[in-house]
Amino acid sequence: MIYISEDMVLRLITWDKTFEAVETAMKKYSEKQTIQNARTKTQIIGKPNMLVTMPGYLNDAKYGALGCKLVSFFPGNNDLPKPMPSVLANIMLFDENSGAVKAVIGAFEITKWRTAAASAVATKHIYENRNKPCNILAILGAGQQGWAHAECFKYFFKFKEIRIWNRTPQKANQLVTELNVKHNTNIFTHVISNEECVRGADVIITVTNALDPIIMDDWVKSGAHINAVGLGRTHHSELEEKLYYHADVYIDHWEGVNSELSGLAKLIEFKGEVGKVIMNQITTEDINRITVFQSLGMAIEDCAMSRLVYDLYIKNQKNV
Ligand SMILES: NC(=O)C1=CN([C@@H]2O[C@H](COP(=O)(O)OP(=O)(O)OC[C@H]3O[C@@H](n4cnc5c(N)ncnc54)[C@H](O)[C@@H]3O)[C@@H](O)[C@H]2O)C=CC1
Ligand SMILES: O=C(O)C1=NCCCC1
Repeated sequence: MIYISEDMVLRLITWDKTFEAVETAMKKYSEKQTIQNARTKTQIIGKPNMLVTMPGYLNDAKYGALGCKLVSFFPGNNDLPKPMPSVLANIMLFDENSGAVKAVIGAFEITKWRTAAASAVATKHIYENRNKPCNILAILGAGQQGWAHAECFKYFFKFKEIRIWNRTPQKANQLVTELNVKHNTNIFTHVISNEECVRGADVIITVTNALDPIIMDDWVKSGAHINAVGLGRTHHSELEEKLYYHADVYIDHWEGVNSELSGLAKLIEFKGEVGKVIMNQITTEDINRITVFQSLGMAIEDCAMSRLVYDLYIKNQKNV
């Protein structure tokens, strides 16, 4: 059994490899080549903090894996005197033939990268491939996922302006400065209000722990695409409910919908899973219709990433 540290993971993965792994997982899901149980949540009494288990199996020559991610989701960490990330994780990768543990892999970075890549895959297939404009990107939330989505969307798309908003303005300002310096650009801008961030944006990403809506229906321009990623009171807390009534809402997996989006499922009919969009089986015809990718996060994305990381690690060791 080997341990692959967070530092090592960061040395091995790239945005292109992550995108391919996640896109494959989404497609394989719709081809029924995956097994994925709803995740379990063990919540600490009297607190929002919980331990989450995410087991999955993906059948694929390149990215196939049997694994289980253990995640602690401690939204209270944001409000500690010294704030900490709210999502921490490790993955156990198993041998498909013997059931033995092949590797334990640090998955803090994997969770950031694969979640941002899932939003990018959804945006490409639901939105960009229909020749829709990519001028202004709005990111609400400047935590770990805010950073990952900013980097990932800068890498895969050609936005002219990437606006970042955060509940605590200093955090957004710091991220914007850091990204502009790193990329020697001024496309990243810090906006003080969530309304200002969203109005006029072509693509919108929500990555906060907000318990109540941070996006109101009438702020969103017609035809815009939203990746709703954060988990607050529920997985659909970040958007005003009204918005869902006249949008086409795509999901990643039905097991997650049944257990974590049952409230929303009573109000709307989901359009279908992103894997089916990748395979051209479903689409949004009306160019003016708002589209939403309601991202829950899938265990099979973590399986694909753990196989990617494991194979790259072994290849690297052989070359040393
Ligand atoms: N769909 C998916 O696949 C995944 C979703 N997530 C979710 O994405 C969200 C962000 O995760 P991280 O960036 O890792 O967390 P983080 O702790 O690094 O950042 C959270 C951000 O939310 C903001 N925030 C907290 N409470 C808020 C409130 N009441 N109103 C507005 N903003 C608030 C904080 O200022 C912070 O910038 C979490 O809810 C997490 O559960 C995380 C991983 C995967
Ligand atoms: O998909 C994941 O990984 C997570 N999703 C929401 C909560 C934290 C981890």
